[in-house]
Amino acid sequence: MTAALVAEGVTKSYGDVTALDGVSLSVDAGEVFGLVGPNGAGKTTLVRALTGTTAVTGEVSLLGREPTAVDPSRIGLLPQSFSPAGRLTPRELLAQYAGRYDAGRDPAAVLADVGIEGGPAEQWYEELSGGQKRRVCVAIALVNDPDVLFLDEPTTGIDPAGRRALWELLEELAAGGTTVFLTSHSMAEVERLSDRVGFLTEGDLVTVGSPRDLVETHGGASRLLVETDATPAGLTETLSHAVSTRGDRLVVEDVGPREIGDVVDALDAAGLAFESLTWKQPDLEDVYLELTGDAFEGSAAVTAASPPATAGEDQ
Ligand SMILES: Nc1ncnc2c1ncn2[C@@H]1O[C@H](COP(=O)(O)OP(=O)(O)OP(=O)(O)O)[C@@H](O)[C@H]1O
Repeated sequence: MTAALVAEGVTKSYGDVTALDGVSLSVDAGEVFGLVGPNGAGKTTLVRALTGTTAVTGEVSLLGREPTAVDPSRIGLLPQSFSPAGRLTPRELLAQYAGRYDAGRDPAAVLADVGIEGGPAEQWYEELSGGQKRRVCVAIALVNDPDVLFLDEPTTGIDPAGRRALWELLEELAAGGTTVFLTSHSMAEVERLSDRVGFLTEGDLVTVGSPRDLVETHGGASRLLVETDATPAGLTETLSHAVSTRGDRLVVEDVGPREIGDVVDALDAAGLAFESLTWKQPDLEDVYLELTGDAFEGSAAVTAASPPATAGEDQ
């Protein structure tokens, strides 16, 4: 598989702040790579490094060349902060951006792809809603039908239906061979779209893997979340699972689907009144919380009970 993107030992500092600390990664042509990490982790800086829009130390190769030497018509970039001219309509903006390329796409078709049609396509950009503006920005990044598409938090502000429509559009592009480098704070988005996900914390790419492998390795076991105002005193005698608190919820750890009834019985036996129960299989959000060290923030172990009687079942 040919690499579309390669970074080796990429480092970037702003004064005393090390935004990137020797990041190395390779993204295959046609791959969708999701980059996640806390605010200030260095995600935008890495996008800028990979697109040649900020100077870094280390090596960066985009489509086999230095980023600044790549034909711009092959690259699509949606920066995190992007404000096109406010007093142009989406249709005019798209025509303007398409005009920069020999073979730009039909502006109306690209706008339709991101759900901007009819009235909003003819309104000044500055008069659009936040989500509509973001859709137009995505369209601008797509207008040259790029081989490699960088999307820095593309769906921020876009409503749930629009977000799903955009996911489908990105899936179509990926199926057609477009390489996508995506940053997002939505773990659902990253989990759904990405072939591989990289976790960046404090400028350090700590882990890279497929969502499935990451969840298996770092996601922990299935758990039961119990919404309750009551204190969990007394559970120790009745429950053979570890219990912790997370915010205003109790977390009963390592509960397989066939154990849920037993746990509920144990909660009843302990006289614990609860508002709701949610059984949760581990997902990328759990991986995120684990890898960024936030998994147990605000939580405390309540019991360290003996292992569940049916440990290993249904995990
Ligand atoms: N132009 C700049 N001048 C000074 N410091 C900067 C600049 N750009 C970024 N930084 C710093 O570099 C670090 C990484 O910032 P970056 O924007 O890459 O993080 P991020 O992971 O994209 O964050 P977020 O999730 O909030 O968008 C931060 O500490 C930030 O303050």
